[in-house]
Amino acid sequence: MTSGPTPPTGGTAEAAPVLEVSGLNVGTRHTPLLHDLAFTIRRGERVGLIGESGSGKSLTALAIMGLLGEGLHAEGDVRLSGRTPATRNLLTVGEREMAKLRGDAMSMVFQEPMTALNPTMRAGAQVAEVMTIHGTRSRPEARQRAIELLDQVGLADPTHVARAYPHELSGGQRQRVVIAIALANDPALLICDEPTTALDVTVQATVLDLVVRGVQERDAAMLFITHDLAVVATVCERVLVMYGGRIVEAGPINQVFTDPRHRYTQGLIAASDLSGADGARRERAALPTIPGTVPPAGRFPEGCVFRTRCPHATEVCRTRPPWTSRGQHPAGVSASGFACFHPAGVGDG
Ligand SMILES: Nc1ncnc2c1ncn2[C@@H]1O[C@H](COP(=O)(O)OP(=O)(O)OP(=O)(O)O)[C@@H](O)[C@H]1O
Repeated sequence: MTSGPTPPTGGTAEAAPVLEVSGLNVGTRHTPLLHDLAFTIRRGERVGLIGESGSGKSLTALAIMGLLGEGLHAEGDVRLSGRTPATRNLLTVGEREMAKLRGDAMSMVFQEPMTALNPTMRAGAQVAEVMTIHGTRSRPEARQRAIELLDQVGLADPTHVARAYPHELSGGQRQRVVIAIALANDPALLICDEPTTALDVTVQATVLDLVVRGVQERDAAMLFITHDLAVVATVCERVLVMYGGRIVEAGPINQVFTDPRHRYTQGLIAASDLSGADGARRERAALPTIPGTVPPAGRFPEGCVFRTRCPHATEVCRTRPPWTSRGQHPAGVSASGFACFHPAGVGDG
Protein backbone atom coordinates (compact mmCIF):
# COMPACT_ATOMS: atom_id res chain seq x y z
CA MET A 1 0.00 0.00 0.00
CA THR A 2 1.25 3.44 -0.81
CA SER A 3 0.32 5.15 2.43
CA GLY A 4 0.94 3.83 5.90
CA PRO A 5 -1.81 2.51 8.14
CA THR A 6 -3.66 4.98 10.31
CA PRO A 7 -6.13 4.18 13.05
CA PRO A 8 -9.75 3.90 11.92
CA THR A 9 -12.21 6.50 13.10
CA GLY A 10 -15.38 5.74 14.99
CA GLY A 11 -13.89 4.84 18.34
CA THR A 12 -13.13 1.24 17.39
CA ALA A 13 -9.33 1.51 17.31
CA GLU A 14 -9.04 0.13 20.83
CA ALA A 15 -11.42 -2.80 20.42
CA ALA A 16 -9.93 -6.27 20.27
CA PRO A 17 -9.42 -7.85 16.85
CA VAL A 18 -11.98 -10.53 16.02
CA LEU A 19 -10.84 -11.46 12.54
CA GLU A 20 -7.23 -11.12 11.45
CA VAL A 21 -6.41 -12.04 7.88
CA SER A 22 -2.90 -11.84 6.53
CA GLY A 23 -1.16 -13.13 3.43
CA LEU A 24 -4.35 -14.84 2.26
CA ASN A 25 -3.96 -16.37 -1.18
CA VAL A 26 -6.65 -18.45 -2.85
CA GLY A 27 -6.51 -20.16 -6.20
CA THR A 28 -7.04 -23.22 -8.29
CA ARG A 29 -4.11 -25.45 -9.22
CA HIS A 30 -3.39 -23.23 -12.21
CA THR A 31 -4.92 -19.85 -11.47
CA PRO A 32 -4.31 -17.56 -8.52
CA LEU A 33 -7.57 -15.81 -7.60
CA LEU A 34 -6.91 -13.89 -4.36
CA HIS A 35 -3.55 -12.26 -3.72
CA ASP A 36 -1.98 -11.58 -0.36
CA LEU A 37 -5.09 -10.20 1.34
CA ALA A 38 -4.56 -8.62 4.72
CA PHE A 39 -7.13 -6.97 6.96
CA THR A 40 -8.41 -6.93 10.51
CA ILE A 41 -11.94 -6.50 11.82
CA ARG A 42 -12.35 -5.50 15.43
CA ARG A 43 -15.12 -6.16 17.91
CA GLY A 44 -18.16 -4.05 17.13
CA GLU A 45 -16.77 -2.96 13.78
CA ARG A 46 -18.65 -3.22 10.48
CA VAL A 47 -16.44 -3.44 7.43
CA GLY A 48 -17.69 -3.34 3.84
CA LEU A 49 -16.10 -5.29 1.02
CA ILE A 50 -16.90 -3.76 -2.36
CA GLY A 51 -15.89 -4.23 -5.98
CA GLU A 52 -17.37 -5.25 -9.29
CA SER A 53 -18.53 -8.76 -10.01
CA GLY A 54 -15.55 -11.10 -10.22
CA SER A 55 -13.27 -9.01 -8.02
CA GLY A 56 -13.03 -11.75 -5.39
CA LYS A 57 -15.45 -10.69 -2.65
CA SER A 58 -17.30 -13.99 -2.27
CA LEU A 59 -14.12 -16.05 -2.42
CA THR A 60 -12.73 -13.98 0.44
CA ALA A 61 -15.79 -14.77 2.56
CA LEU A 62 -15.80 -18.45 1.64
CA ALA A 63 -12.09 -18.78 2.43
CA ILE A 64 -12.65 -17.32 5.91
CA MET A 65 -15.61 -19.64 6.52
CA GLY A 66 -13.70 -22.68 5.26
CA LEU A 67 -16.28 -23.17 2.52
CA LEU A 68 -14.15 -23.00 -0.60
CA GLY A 69 -15.36 -25.50 -3.13
CA GLU A 70 -13.59 -28.44 -4.64
CA GLY A 71 -10.46 -27.51 -6.58
CA LEU A 72 -9.78 -24.30 -4.65
CA HIS A 73 -7.09 -23.99 -2.03
CA ALA A 74 -6.19 -21.27 0.44
CA GLU A 75 -2.85 -20.33 1.98
CA GLY A 76 -2.02 -17.69 4.54
CA ASP A 77 -3.27 -16.83 7.96
CA VAL A 78 -6.88 -16.37 9.10
CA ARG A 79 -7.43 -15.97 12.84
CA LEU A 80 -10.68 -15.65 14.69
CA SER A 81 -10.92 -14.72 18.31
CA GLY A 82 -14.06 -14.11 20.21
CA ARG A 83 -15.45 -15.96 23.14
CA THR A 84 -12.55 -18.39 23.01
CA PRO A 85 -9.25 -16.64 23.74
CA ALA A 86 -7.19 -19.13 21.78
CA THR A 87 -6.66 -18.17 18.19
CA ARG A 88 -5.52 -20.61 15.58
CA ASN A 89 -4.98 -20.28 11.90
CA LEU A 90 -8.35 -21.39 10.52
CA LEU A 91 -6.69 -22.50 7.31
CA THR A 92 -5.00 -25.30 9.25
CA VAL A 93 -8.09 -26.37 11.19
CA GLY A 94 -9.81 -29.59 10.14
CA GLU A 95 -13.32 -29.69 8.70
CA ARG A 96 -14.86 -31.12 11.85
CA GLU A 97 -13.60 -28.20 13.92
CA MET A 98 -14.56 -25.68 11.25
CA ALA A 99 -18.09 -27.08 11.28
CA LYS A 100 -18.18 -26.39 15.03
CA LEU A 101 -17.11 -22.79 14.48
CA ARG A 102 -19.61 -22.15 11.68
CA GLY A 103 -22.97 -21.18 13.11
CA ASP A 104 -21.33 -20.59 16.45
CA ALA A 105 -18.30 -18.27 16.67
CA MET A 106 -18.84 -17.15 13.09
CA SER A 107 -21.76 -17.31 10.74
CA MET A 108 -22.72 -16.16 7.29
CA VAL A 109 -25.82 -14.85 5.55
CA PHE A 110 -25.90 -15.49 1.81
CA GLN A 111 -27.83 -13.69 -0.89
CA GLU A 112 -30.42 -16.38 -1.52
CA PRO A 113 -32.19 -17.52 1.69
CA MET A 114 -33.74 -20.61 0.09
CA THR A 115 -30.29 -22.17 -0.41
CA ALA A 116 -29.48 -21.67 3.27
CA LEU A 117 -32.67 -23.26 4.58
CA ASN A 118 -33.69 -26.88 4.70
CA PRO A 119 -36.93 -27.08 2.66
CA THR A 120 -38.20 -30.08 4.62
CA MET A 121 -37.85 -28.60 8.09
CA ARG A 122 -40.03 -26.04 9.86
CA ALA A 123 -38.44 -22.61 10.29
CA GLY A 124 -38.51 -22.65 14.10
CA ALA A 125 -36.88 -26.08 14.23
CA GLN A 126 -34.06 -24.81 12.01
CA VAL A 127 -33.40 -21.89 14.34
CA ALA A 128 -33.54 -24.18 17.38
CA GLU A 129 -31.31 -26.78 15.76
CA VAL A 130 -28.33 -24.45 15.40
CA MET A 131 -28.41 -24.00 19.18
CA THR A 132 -28.85 -27.67 20.09
CA ILE A 133 -26.23 -28.86 17.58
CA HIS A 134 -23.67 -26.49 19.04
CA GLY A 135 -24.79 -27.34 22.57
CA THR A 136 -25.52 -23.75 23.53
CA ARG A 137 -29.09 -24.53 24.70
CA SER A 138 -31.11 -27.53 25.73
CA ARG A 139 -33.89 -28.60 23.36
CA PRO A 140 -36.78 -26.87 25.25
CA GLU A 141 -34.70 -23.73 25.80
CA ALA A 142 -33.74 -23.64 22.13
CA ARG A 143 -37.40 -23.92 21.06
CA GLN A 144 -38.30 -21.00 23.30
CA ARG A 145 -35.28 -18.96 22.22
CA ALA A 146 -36.08 -19.61 18.53
CA ILE A 147 -39.42 -17.82 18.96
CA GLU A 148 -37.68 -14.89 20.67
CA LEU A 149 -35.14 -14.67 17.84
CA LEU A 150 -37.85 -14.78 15.18
CA ASP A 151 -39.55 -11.98 17.04
CA GLN A 152 -36.29 -9.99 17.23
CA VAL A 153 -35.81 -10.18 13.46
CA GLY A 154 -39.15 -8.48 13.03
CA LEU A 155 -41.41 -11.37 12.10
CA ALA A 156 -44.90 -10.26 13.03
CA ASP A 157 -46.24 -13.62 14.21
CA PRO A 158 -43.14 -15.57 15.29
CA THR A 159 -45.05 -18.58 16.61
CA HIS A 160 -46.83 -18.97 13.31
CA VAL A 161 -43.59 -18.49 11.30
CA ALA A 162 -41.83 -21.04 13.52
CA ARG A 163 -44.34 -23.66 12.40
CA ALA A 164 -44.06 -22.79 8.69
CA TYR A 165 -41.90 -24.52 6.10
CA PRO A 166 -39.60 -22.25 4.05
CA HIS A 167 -41.77 -22.45 0.92
CA GLU A 168 -44.71 -21.07 2.91
CA LEU A 169 -42.79 -17.87 3.68
CA SER A 170 -42.00 -14.82 1.55
CA GLY A 171 -38.41 -14.05 0.50
CA GLY A 172 -38.15 -11.36 3.15
CA GLN A 173 -39.48 -13.68 5.85
CA ARG A 174 -37.08 -16.42 4.80
CA GLN A 175 -34.09 -14.09 4.96
CA ARG A 176 -35.19 -13.01 8.45
CA VAL A 177 -35.23 -16.67 9.48
CA VAL A 178 -31.71 -17.08 8.04
CA ILE A 179 -30.58 -14.03 10.01
CA ALA A 180 -32.15 -15.46 13.19
CA ILE A 181 -30.18 -18.68 12.59
CA ALA A 182 -26.97 -16.73 11.94
CA LEU A 183 -27.36 -14.74 15.16
CA ALA A 184 -28.71 -17.56 17.35
CA ASN A 185 -25.39 -18.43 18.98
CA ASP A 186 -24.20 -14.83 19.29
CA PRO A 187 -21.34 -15.12 16.79
CA ALA A 188 -18.21 -13.02 17.21
CA LEU A 189 -18.14 -12.56 13.43
CA LEU A 190 -21.02 -12.26 10.99
CA ILE A 191 -20.33 -12.27 7.26
CA CYS A 192 -23.09 -11.05 4.98
CA ASP A 193 -22.78 -11.58 1.23
CA GLU A 194 -25.33 -9.38 -0.58
CA PRO A 195 -27.94 -10.26 2.08
CA THR A 196 -30.73 -8.13 0.61
CA THR A 197 -30.05 -8.30 -3.14
CA ALA A 198 -32.59 -11.06 -3.73
CA LEU A 199 -35.29 -9.32 -1.71
CA ASP A 200 -38.09 -7.02 -2.75
CA VAL A 201 -36.78 -3.45 -2.57
CA THR A 202 -39.54 -2.50 -0.14
CA VAL A 203 -38.11 -4.79 2.56
CA GLN A 204 -34.39 -4.34 1.86
CA ALA A 205 -33.88 -1.39 4.19
CA THR A 206 -35.77 -3.04 7.06
CA VAL A 207 -33.81 -6.27 6.73
CA LEU A 208 -30.51 -4.36 6.61
CA ASP A 209 -31.54 -2.46 9.66
CA LEU A 210 -32.23 -5.55 11.68
CA VAL A 211 -28.95 -7.22 10.66
CA VAL A 212 -27.09 -4.15 11.87
CA ARG A 213 -29.12 -4.06 15.08
CA GLY A 214 -28.45 -7.76 15.70
CA VAL A 215 -24.72 -7.26 15.19
CA GLN A 216 -24.62 -4.14 17.38
CA GLU A 217 -26.51 -5.81 20.22
CA ARG A 218 -23.92 -8.59 20.24
CA ASP A 219 -20.96 -6.25 19.78
CA ALA A 220 -19.98 -8.59 16.95
CA ALA A 221 -17.65 -7.87 14.05
CA MET A 222 -19.19 -7.79 10.60
CA LEU A 223 -17.86 -8.22 7.08
CA PHE A 224 -20.45 -6.92 4.66
CA ILE A 225 -20.16 -7.75 0.96
CA THR A 226 -22.10 -5.74 -1.59
CA HIS A 227 -22.02 -4.05 -4.98
CA ASP A 228 -24.06 -1.20 -3.56
CA LEU A 229 -21.93 1.67 -2.31
CA ALA A 230 -24.91 3.50 -0.84
CA VAL A 231 -25.67 0.45 1.31
CA VAL A 232 -22.06 0.21 2.47
CA ALA A 233 -22.15 3.87 3.42
CA THR A 234 -25.23 3.23 5.57
CA VAL A 235 -24.13 0.00 7.19
CA CYS A 236 -20.36 0.16 7.62
CA GLU A 237 -17.68 2.29 9.21
CA ARG A 238 -14.82 1.06 7.13
CA VAL A 239 -14.47 -0.26 3.60
CA LEU A 240 -12.13 -2.53 1.65
CA VAL A 241 -12.14 -2.06 -2.12
CA MET A 242 -11.29 -5.15 -4.17
CA TYR A 243 -10.20 -5.52 -7.74
CA GLY A 244 -8.53 -8.45 -9.44
CA GLY A 245 -8.43 -10.44 -6.22
CA ARG A 246 -6.52 -7.69 -4.42
CA ILE A 247 -7.50 -5.08 -1.86
CA VAL A 248 -6.63 -1.93 -3.75
CA GLU A 249 -7.86 0.61 -1.23
CA ALA A 250 -9.01 0.56 2.38
CA GLY A 251 -10.06 3.13 4.93
CA PRO A 252 -12.86 4.72 6.91
CA ILE A 253 -16.00 5.15 4.78
CA ASN A 254 -16.07 8.92 5.15
CA GLN A 255 -12.48 9.14 3.93
CA VAL A 256 -12.64 6.65 1.06
CA PHE A 257 -15.99 7.83 -0.27
CA THR A 258 -15.25 11.53 -0.11
CA ASP A 259 -11.56 11.39 -1.06
CA PRO A 260 -10.92 8.16 -2.97
CA ARG A 261 -7.26 7.80 -3.94
CA HIS A 262 -7.20 4.68 -6.08
CA ARG A 263 -8.42 5.27 -9.61
CA TYR A 264 -10.61 2.19 -9.39
CA THR A 265 -12.34 3.42 -6.24
CA GLN A 266 -12.79 6.78 -7.90
CA GLY A 267 -14.46 5.05 -10.88
CA LEU A 268 -16.74 2.96 -8.65
CA ILE A 269 -17.90 6.05 -6.79
CA ALA A 270 -18.43 8.04 -10.00
CA ALA A 271 -20.58 5.18 -11.33
CA SER A 272 -22.63 4.90 -8.14
CA ASP A 273 -25.59 6.69 -6.68
CA LEU A 274 -23.22 8.31 -4.21
CA SER A 275 -21.79 10.66 -6.82
CA GLY A 276 -23.17 14.07 -7.61
CA ALA A 277 -22.27 17.43 -6.12
CA ASP A 278 -25.15 17.49 -3.66
CA GLY A 279 -25.23 13.75 -3.14
CA ALA A 280 -28.56 13.60 -4.92
CA ARG A 281 -29.45 10.34 -6.61
CA ARG A 282 -29.21 10.41 -10.36
CA GLU A 283 -30.49 8.08 -12.98
CA ARG A 284 -28.18 5.08 -13.20
CA ALA A 285 -28.29 5.24 -17.00
CA ALA A 286 -26.74 8.71 -16.89
CA LEU A 287 -23.84 7.70 -14.67
CA PRO A 288 -20.34 7.28 -16.03
CA THR A 289 -18.96 3.76 -15.98
CA ILE A 290 -15.49 2.34 -15.63
CA PRO A 291 -14.25 1.55 -19.16
CA GLY A 292 -14.01 -2.11 -20.13
CA THR A 293 -14.94 -5.10 -18.02
CA VAL A 294 -13.31 -7.14 -15.28
CA PRO A 295 -11.04 -9.66 -17.06
CA PRO A 296 -11.67 -13.33 -16.36
CA ALA A 297 -9.63 -14.88 -13.55
CA GLY A 298 -6.03 -15.42 -14.56
CA ARG A 299 -6.23 -12.84 -17.38
CA PHE A 300 -5.34 -9.72 -15.44
CA PRO A 301 -2.45 -7.71 -16.86
CA GLU A 302 1.07 -7.66 -15.42
CA GLY A 303 1.97 -4.67 -13.28
CA CYS A 304 -1.10 -2.89 -11.94
CA VAL A 305 -4.11 -5.16 -12.52
CA PHE A 306 -6.33 -2.15 -13.19
CA ARG A 307 -4.05 -0.46 -15.72
CA THR A 308 -5.85 -1.69 -18.85
CA ARG A 309 -9.01 0.10 -17.70
CA CYS A 310 -7.37 3.11 -16.12
CA PRO A 311 -7.23 6.41 -18.00
CA HIS A 312 -4.24 7.50 -15.86
CA ALA A 313 -2.00 4.47 -16.46
CA THR A 314 1.56 5.07 -17.57
CA GLU A 315 4.63 2.94 -18.24
CA VAL A 316 5.35 2.39 -14.54
CA CYS A 317 1.94 0.75 -14.11
CA ARG A 318 3.01 -1.83 -16.68
CA THR A 319 6.30 -2.65 -15.02
CA ARG A 320 5.41 -3.59 -11.46
CA PRO A 321 2.40 -3.90 -9.16
CA PRO A 322 1.85 -0.91 -6.88
CA TRP A 323 0.98 -2.97 -3.81
CA THR A 324 3.69 -3.81 -1.37
CA SER A 325 4.30 -7.12 0.27
CA ARG A 326 2.89 -8.15 3.59
CA GLY A 327 6.44 -8.24 4.91
CA GLN A 328 6.74 -4.51 4.49
CA HIS A 329 3.36 -3.81 6.03
CA PRO A 330 2.75 -6.39 8.73
CA ALA A 331 -0.28 -4.46 9.93
CA GLY A 332 -1.91 -5.15 6.59
CA VAL A 333 -4.26 -2.78 4.88
CA SER A 334 -7.06 -2.99 7.39
CA ALA A 335 -6.81 0.58 8.51
CA SER A 336 -6.12 2.83 5.60
CA GLY A 337 -4.20 2.91 2.35
CA PHE A 338 -4.28 2.47 -1.39
CA ALA A 339 -2.22 0.80 -4.08
CA CYS A 340 -1.88 3.13 -7.07
CA PHE A 341 1.06 4.84 -8.77
CA HIS A 342 -1.09 7.77 -9.88
CA PRO A 343 -3.56 8.35 -7.08
CA ALA A 344 -6.31 10.89 -7.29
CA GLY A 345 -5.48 13.97 -5.29
CA VAL A 346 -6.74 17.38 -4.37
CA GLY A 347 -7.61 19.40 -7.45
CA ASP A 348 -7.41 16.63 -10.02
CA GLY A 349 -10.19 14.67 -11.60
N1 LIG B 1 -14.40 -22.55 -8.12
C1 LIG B 1 -13.79 -21.66 -8.89
N2 LIG B 1 -12.89 -22.04 -9.84
C2 LIG B 1 -12.28 -21.15 -10.62
N3 LIG B 1 -12.49 -19.82 -10.55
C3 LIG B 1 -13.36 -19.38 -9.65
C4 LIG B 1 -14.06 -20.25 -8.78
N4 LIG B 1 -14.88 -19.52 -7.98
C5 LIG B 1 -14.70 -18.23 -8.35
N5 LIG B 1 -13.79 -18.15 -9.35
C6 LIG B 1 -13.32 -16.92 -10.01
O1 LIG B 1 -12.73 -16.08 -9.03
C7 LIG B 1 -13.01 -14.71 -9.32
C8 LIG B 1 -13.62 -14.05 -8.11
O2 LIG B 1 -14.92 -14.61 -7.89
P1 LIG B 1 -15.89 -14.12 -6.74
O3 LIG B 1 -17.12 -14.95 -6.81
O4 LIG B 1 -15.16 -14.09 -5.44
O5 LIG B 1 -16.21 -12.64 -7.20
P2 LIG B 1 -17.22 -11.59 -6.54
O6 LIG B 1 -16.47 -10.32 -6.38
O7 LIG B 1 -17.82 -12.17 -5.31
O8 LIG B 1 -18.33 -11.45 -7.67
P3 LIG B 1 -19.93 -11.31 -7.49
O9 LIG B 1 -20.13 -9.94 -6.98
O10 LIG B 1 -20.44 -11.53 -8.87
O11 LIG B 1 -20.36 -12.38 -6.53
C9 LIG B 1 -13.90 -14.70 -10.56
O12 LIG B 1 -13.12 -14.48 -11.70
C10 LIG B 1 -14.47 -16.10 -10.58
O13 LIG B 1 -14.77 -16.50 -11.89
